[in-house]
Amino acid sequence: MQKDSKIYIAGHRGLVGSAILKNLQEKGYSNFVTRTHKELDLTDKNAVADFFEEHKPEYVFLAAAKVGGIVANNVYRADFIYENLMIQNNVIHQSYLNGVKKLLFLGSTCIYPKNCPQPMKEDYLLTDTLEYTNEPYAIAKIAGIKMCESYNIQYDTNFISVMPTNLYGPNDNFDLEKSHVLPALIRKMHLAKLLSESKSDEVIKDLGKNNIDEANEYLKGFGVDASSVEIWGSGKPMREFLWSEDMADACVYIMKNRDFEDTYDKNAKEIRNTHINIGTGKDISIKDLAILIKKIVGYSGNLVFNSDKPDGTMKKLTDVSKLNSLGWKHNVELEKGIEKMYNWYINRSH
Ligand SMILES: NC(=O)C1=CN([C@@H]2O[C@H](COP(=O)(O)OP(=O)(O)OC[C@H]3O[C@@H](n4cnc5c(N)ncnc54)[C@H](OP(=O)(O)O)[C@@H]3O)[C@@H](O)[C@H]2O)C=CC1
Ligand SMILES: C[C@H]1O[C@H](OP(=O)(O)OP(=O)(O)OC[C@H]2O[C@@H](n3cnc4c(=O)[nH]c(N)nc43)[C@H](O)[C@@H]2O)[C@@H](O)[C@@H](O)C1=O
Repeated sequence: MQKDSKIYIAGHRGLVGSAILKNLQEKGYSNFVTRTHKELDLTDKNAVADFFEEHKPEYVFLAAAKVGGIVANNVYRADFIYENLMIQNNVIHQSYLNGVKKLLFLGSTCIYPKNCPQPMKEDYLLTDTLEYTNEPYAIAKIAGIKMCESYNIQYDTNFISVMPTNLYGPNDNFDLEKSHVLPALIRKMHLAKLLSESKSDEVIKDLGKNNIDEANEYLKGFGVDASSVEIWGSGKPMREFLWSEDMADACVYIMKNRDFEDTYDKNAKEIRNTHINIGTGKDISIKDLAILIKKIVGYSGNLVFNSDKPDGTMKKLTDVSKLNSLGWKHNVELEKGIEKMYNWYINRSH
């Protein structure tokens, strides 16, 4: 990838896409093609075909997807499978038709079985049943891996799939219903702290409500008040978290330095499981995560566990030995990352 190569970042305003764009800009790349969802709906086959025909990108980062936390995945099951399959089918197929030199597809570690041996190696894909809450999303992601692999084998393309663990960072989704755990807990504890300090104006502004009664009513629905914050599930599930800017760095590293042929054993009879896990190789329980966020936010109330909400997979720790052997390792540790994220959240423009 040259400094003036034409690079398309699909999903450039999202958590990962925005971090990839920033990482590339910092490294001196300047020839980008970007489109918001409103400007180009990637589920629209004809619009995507026209876009590739007109712009002919050389490199593609596929970071656009329908994304959400455990409840969003479980509730909007049809949207998660349909939109993700459509987006990736269109972008991967048009990348092939238009001679894209290299494409990076972003999947997720939820592709692995619910009760997968730990840590999860790339070879454990399709060895058992998936976790129910995100099965439709995971099946779309598995299709994306197989699509990249199959195009490479049949058409000699250079499409690489990376499977990140749970990510967090600037431009994350903080919606209390649809977000992932880390941004949700930061926001819930921040708002509870503001309530306990009687900073009603700041609570109203954060939530975009008309008055404090409306804000309190809304927060009640999420188990948040001045003295307590609800944590979904039992607090026992283990999760691994990677700072989004580390994730972006891994994506750029692989795009620059690695090819499809680096992702599998040349002596193997069958080419499969060519995707690469991206993570830290370290995990933490949701309860301990909540305690850590509580300390960083400076919230002093109670944590209340709601077992009516799903736990999801109990453990999904990535084996990152393939990634490490390809020459990349994470940089930002969890506590530092949460501090950076909280700082970003309180200083963001509304
Ligand atoms: N966040 C996480 O914890 C994890 C994420 N991943 C994967 O990483 C990738 C990036 O996720 P993340 O950055 O968190 O997601 P975000 O929700 O932050 O961003 C998604 C991006 O996709 C774009 N997009 C969504 N639907 C369409 C569409 N139909 N047409 C065009 N653009 C669309 C959005 O555009 P716009 O901004 O214009 O609305 C947005 O920029 C995804 O593949 C996801 O599955 C994997 C594991 C964990
Ligand atoms: C990245 C990954 O993200 C999703 O899977 P997940 O890891 O289960 O995602 P999550 O971050 O939403 O939850 C992690 C854990 O945390 C608990 N939890 C506590 N309190 C809150 C809370 O307030 N919000 C949320 N969202 N979770 C909470 C929650 O009950 C669960 O036990 C996939 O669907 C799929 O999208 C995917 O690939």
